Amino acid sequence: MTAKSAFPAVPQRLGLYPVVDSVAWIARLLEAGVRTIQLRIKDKRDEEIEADVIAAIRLGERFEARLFINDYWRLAVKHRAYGVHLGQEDLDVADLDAIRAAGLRLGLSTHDNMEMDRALAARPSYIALGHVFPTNTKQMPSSPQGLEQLAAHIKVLGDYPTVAIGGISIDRVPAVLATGVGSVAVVSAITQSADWRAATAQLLELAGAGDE
Ligand SMILES: Cc1ncc(COP(=O)(O)OP(=O)(O)O)c(N)n1
Ligand SMILES: Cc1ncsc1CCOP(=O)(O)O
Ligand SMILES: [Mg+2]
Repeated sequence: MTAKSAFPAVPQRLGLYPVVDSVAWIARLLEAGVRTIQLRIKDKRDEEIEADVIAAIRLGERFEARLFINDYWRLAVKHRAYGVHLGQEDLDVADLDAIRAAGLRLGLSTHDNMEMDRALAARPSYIALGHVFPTNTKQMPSSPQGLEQLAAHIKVLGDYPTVAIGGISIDRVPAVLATGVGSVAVVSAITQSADWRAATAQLLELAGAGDE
């Protein structure tokens, strides 16, 4: 896949990509060396999370990290986040032109071929593919795509920046990376770990912090 993104580029390898629900997590993971990260707070009004979005963006800037805001694209644009992550339903309502005009990177979720085609038409900065394995973190309407399907999708996408998500535990990371995907996004592998520092260090060792 050689089509260039219509949004600012991200490195082809985003490396370890924790997806977390608080500024406290953003701060401790950036301190620990993470350089690609997402603030994912669900089901709040913009006014309720604006201060958190601002604080997360500031931290991202301070650590020269790639900080994506999930869902809340208006706040991300208003406060100039590094990027926004959107799902397929978000595509129905989000103003992609406004996100592009503000110079933000865009990541889009996909779960199958049809969604990949729809996402590619928007020419985002990266494509996320999931869920790879069963996950307890989010209720998913579809079945896990598994490693074979993930590898097939990565092959089609060629050098397009890609992110795998869903049920990725530390022991599964080598097999996920073997598909050629540029990044592994994780929630519970870090936030539900008995020792998040050790888990993060191990994940960084395996997946890296992403290309400069
Ligand atoms: C890196 C990454 N990939 C996928 C998702 C899921 O986004 P979405 O489908 O919009 O679902 P919600 O996260 O909004 O529940 C993600 N957040 N990050
Ligand atoms: C937000 C999201 N989107 C697809 S799977 C998922 C949750 C991933 O969480 P975990 O890494 O704990 O399986
Ligand atoms: Mg979403």
